[in-house]
Amino acid sequence: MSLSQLNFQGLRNLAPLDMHPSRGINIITGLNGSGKTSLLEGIHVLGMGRSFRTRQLKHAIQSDVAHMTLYGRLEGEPEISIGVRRLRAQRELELRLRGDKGVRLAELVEAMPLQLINPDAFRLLEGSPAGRREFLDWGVFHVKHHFLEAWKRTRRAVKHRNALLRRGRIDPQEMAAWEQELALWGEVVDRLRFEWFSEFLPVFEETLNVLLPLPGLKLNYARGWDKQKTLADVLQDNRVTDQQMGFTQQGPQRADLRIRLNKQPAVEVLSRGQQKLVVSALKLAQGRFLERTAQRHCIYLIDDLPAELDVQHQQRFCQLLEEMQCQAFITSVDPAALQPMWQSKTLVSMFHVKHDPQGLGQLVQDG
Ligand SMILES: Nc1ncnc2c1ncn2[C@@H]1O[C@H](COP(=O)(O)OP(=O)(O)OP(=O)(O)O)[C@@H](O)[C@H]1O
Repeated sequence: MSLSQLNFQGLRNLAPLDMHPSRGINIITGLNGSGKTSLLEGIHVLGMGRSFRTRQLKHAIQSDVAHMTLYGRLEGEPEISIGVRRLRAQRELELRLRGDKGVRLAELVEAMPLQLINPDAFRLLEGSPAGRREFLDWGVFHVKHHFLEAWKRTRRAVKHRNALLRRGRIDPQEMAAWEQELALWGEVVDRLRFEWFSEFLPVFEETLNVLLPLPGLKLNYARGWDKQKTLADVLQDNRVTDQQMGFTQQGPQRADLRIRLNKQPAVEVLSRGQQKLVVSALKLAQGRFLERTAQRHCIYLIDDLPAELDVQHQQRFCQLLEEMQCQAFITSVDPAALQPMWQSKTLVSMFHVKHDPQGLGQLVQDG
């Protein structure tokens, strides 16, 4: 899976962009503020329907233009075209996949598996469980085909149960119906997550071992409710306290990945660089696992790779990326830093972003 063409218009400070990336490594250099991250952001919006920099996509639309239009072409038999448009005056994204309008976001995500590694990546360890759940569910979604449906039904049942909990008087029949739905689909979500996790874990351990051997590091899946009980029992037992709190305290909506080093939370004991390597191992392992189980390659967006990594660890990171033979877009302020990292057989294309006379960032291919 790789992008053979990108066309962006109206994205942040970038001049209209027409890029023909290589199937391998694409290095994008440029001065601070030139627009390198914006390019990655555009690919992210194309594949995920949202930015990694802002919750409000209107901020990514170039000042004083009316819309942002992003287009990408994915190589394959048949080739897949993806288009995303966001008008300043309109909240919704217009999506197109293979020329069809009215596609769902999940179809976009399915068509173009993406992983992002950026300077904020360590937040996966220290941030809220929601980020780790998103990481977990990305993996399950791409490999277990019933997952999306099960997760949607679970989410809907949680929403309805929470609404009932907040009502003064609960109708027992209505509550029982939503609890039954939640217990049924929540157990399915848990089973799929658990199966995925059990298969993913050795791939993560193998990846971490290459990047940064940390024998005491343990990754665990926590399903979000008492291990000894069924979800149906938990919902029934907790009904009174859930009502006092006004929400469902336990269930698959509270699942997490716990990362510990010698029984302590990894975030408390690892250096910033080590945290970044652990997160990189998690993200590289996602791609390796997807490749092994679904024979699909994911596209990596790597913003500012050298930050906080020493040369030896940068080399190991690049070696893993090369072995996966996936497409990657890597930004750096230093054109010389990433050049010596690759074997001669790897396809490497160099680009830089320079300011044009209008002060916009223009992408130029080097060599
Ligand atoms: N909506 C917008 N319209 C026009 N310009 C914008 C908009 N939003 C941000 N910018 C500008 O676009 C540039 C975006 O820079 P970007 O973060 O992509 O650069 P970068 O090359 O990754 O920089 P760094 O190396 O510092 O991380 C900044 O100069 C910023 O001021």
